[in-house]
Amino acid sequence: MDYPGNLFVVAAPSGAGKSSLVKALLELDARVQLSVSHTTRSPRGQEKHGRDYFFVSESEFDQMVLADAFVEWANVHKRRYGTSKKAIEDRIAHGADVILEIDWQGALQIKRIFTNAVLVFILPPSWEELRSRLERRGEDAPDVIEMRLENAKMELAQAREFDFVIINELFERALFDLKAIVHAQRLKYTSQRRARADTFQALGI
Ligand SMILES: Nc1ncnc2c1ncn2[C@@H]1O[C@H](COP(=O)(O)OP(=O)(O)OP(=O)(O)O)[C@@H](O)[C@H]1O
Ligand SMILES: Nc1nc2c(ncn2[C@@H]2O[C@H](COP(=O)(O)O)[C@@H](O)[C@H]2O)c(=O)[nH]1
Repeated sequence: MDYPGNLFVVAAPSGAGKSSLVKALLELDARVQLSVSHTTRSPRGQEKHGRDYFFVSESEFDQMVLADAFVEWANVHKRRYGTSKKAIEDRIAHGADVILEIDWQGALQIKRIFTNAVLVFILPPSWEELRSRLERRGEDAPDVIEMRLENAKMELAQAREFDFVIINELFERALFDLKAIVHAQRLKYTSQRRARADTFQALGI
């Protein structure tokens, strides 16, 4: 499907820094809007319903699945997470650029539907740093941190399926790379659409 807006998908193992990078990008670039996901997990820290996630019960999530309200959803770290059609379709149809912070399973589902979507995978510089970021963040219980690190092994193996891989060692460097990917995609599609409109006009179609 082709829409006037661009779709960016950022995935990473828990703690690699994708939320921090996406938040910084949103502060710098008013044309990018965040897709807010639904999840069955509980809020942590300062998270707010409707801003960070729509926190829903298992039965509410089931109802949304039955109503075909999700463009993708997946089981991640023993909870369910999904992107509603409402979170993205109207916005990209009206020319907004939308960014999704989701796991690799959701990213690959999105690519199958929106073939122009740009998939970005964020890598931590090392296993030690990944663990220490999760511990320093201090928002997950120790057993949850262990499960997320265990799951990260399989998640990292998916990085090769993505269009771009960014190593988040120095935060500013990683943010620069993410901004460059967004700008490059805009340039590519703007010029493609212009060329297509010119050709349609020249051919009188
Ligand atoms: N380049 C970096 N150097 C050092 N610390 C970082 C860097 N990037 C992010 N962090 C810190 O690492 C922790 C994890 O980052 P963040 O919450 O953004 O990860 P995440 O990938 O979104 O994780 P999750 O999937 O669990 O939400 C945060 O405390 C954040 O401030
Ligand atoms: N497939 C989807 N994955 C999602 C979505 N929203 C978030 N996520 C991913 O889940 C894990 C855990 O997130 P956390 O906030 O509990 O730390 C992480 O990899 C997110 O990217 C979604 O809508 N679909």
